[in-house]
Amino acid sequence: MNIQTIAVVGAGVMGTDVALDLACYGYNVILKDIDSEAMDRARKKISNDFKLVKMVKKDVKSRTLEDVWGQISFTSDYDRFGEADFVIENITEDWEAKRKVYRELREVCSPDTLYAVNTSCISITKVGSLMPDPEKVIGMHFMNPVPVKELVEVIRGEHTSDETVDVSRHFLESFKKVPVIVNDFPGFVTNRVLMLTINECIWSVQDGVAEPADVDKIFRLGFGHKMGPLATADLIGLDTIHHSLLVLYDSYKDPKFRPCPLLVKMVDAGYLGKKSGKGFFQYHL
Ligand SMILES: NC(=O)c1ccc[n+]([C@@H]2O[C@H](COP(=O)([O-])OP(=O)(O)OC[C@H]3O[C@@H](n4cnc5c(N)ncnc54)[C@H](O)[C@@H]3O)[C@@H](O)[C@H]2O)c1
Repeated sequence: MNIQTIAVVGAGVMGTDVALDLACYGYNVILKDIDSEAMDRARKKISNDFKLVKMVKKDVKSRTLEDVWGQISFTSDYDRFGEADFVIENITEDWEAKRKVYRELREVCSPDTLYAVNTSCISITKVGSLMPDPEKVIGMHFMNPVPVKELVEVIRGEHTSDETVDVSRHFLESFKKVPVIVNDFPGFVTNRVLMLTINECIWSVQDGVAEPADVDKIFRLGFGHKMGPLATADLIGLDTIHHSLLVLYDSYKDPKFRPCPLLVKMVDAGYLGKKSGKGFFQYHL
C-alpha cells in the first residue's frame, strides 16, 4: 500500500507533533481540529518544536520550516478526508468524543482508509466496533514528545487484520519509529503501569509524604529515570491523566485506578501542566 496522505485529527499536544513529524518525512498532512484556538497553538508549537527536531534528528537536517508548512494543511472540516490513506486520530481521551468522531469519519473517508487510534487507555476493539471494517482499525500509542521518541506502542484490536499490522509497521518505520506490537487491554502496557505510578505519586503529595520536586528526585536519582513521574504528568497533561484513570477505573472496576482528589482539584482549577503553564511545576508559555 502506497501511503502518502495522512489525516491527523486533533491538533493538541499529540496531534500537532504527529503532524510535524510526518511533515518532516515528506508526508502530506491534513491537520484537523474543531477549536480555532487549538489551531493557533498548533502553529506556534510546530514552529517551536521544529527547532528541537533540527537539533535531535540528523536525517531531517536538510528540511526547512517552509518545507514543513508546505506539507501541512490546517482545516476545521472533512473536505479532503477522502484523500487520506491513513487517519491518525488524537482527540481528547473521552469515549463519547471519540465515538462521535469515528461516526463522522466512516461517512467521509475512503473504504481503503486505515485508522490509527492514538489513545492512552481506550480499547481499540471498542473503537473498531464503530467502523464498518474493524480490521482496518489499529492503536498507535505515540510517546510524547513525538518527534524525539522512537517508541510507538502498536495495539492490535480483536479484529485488526495482519495486513493492517504489517502496513502500520512499515509506515511507522518509514519515519524512524520503533513499533512494539501488543494486544488490546485497557491501558495496554505503558499506561496500565504509568497511570498507576503517577496517581500514587500524587497521593503521596496529597498525604504530605513529600513535595513534588522530591518525589521526582527520588525517581531520577534512585531509579535512573530521566524524568520524574510528576514532571511526566505535567508533560502529558493532567486532564489527560485524569481521563485515562477514569477509563482504567471504569474498564477494570478496580479501585486502585481511582483518580486522586488532588489531581481532580488541579484539573478543576485549570492547572493542566505544561500546556497551561502550571501543574506540579511552573512553565513559561
Ligand atoms: N499527552 C500525551 O502525552 C499523550 C501521549 C500518548 C497518547 N495520548 C493520547 O492522545 C490523545 C490526544 O491527547 P492530547 O494530549 O493531544 O490531548 P489535547 O487535549 O492536548 O488535544 C486534544 C485536541 O483534540 C481536539 N478535539 C476534540 N474533539 C475534537 C473533534 N471532534 N474533532 C477534532 N478535534 C477535536 C481538541 O480541540 C484538542 O485540540 C488522547 O487520546 C490521549 O490519551 C496523549
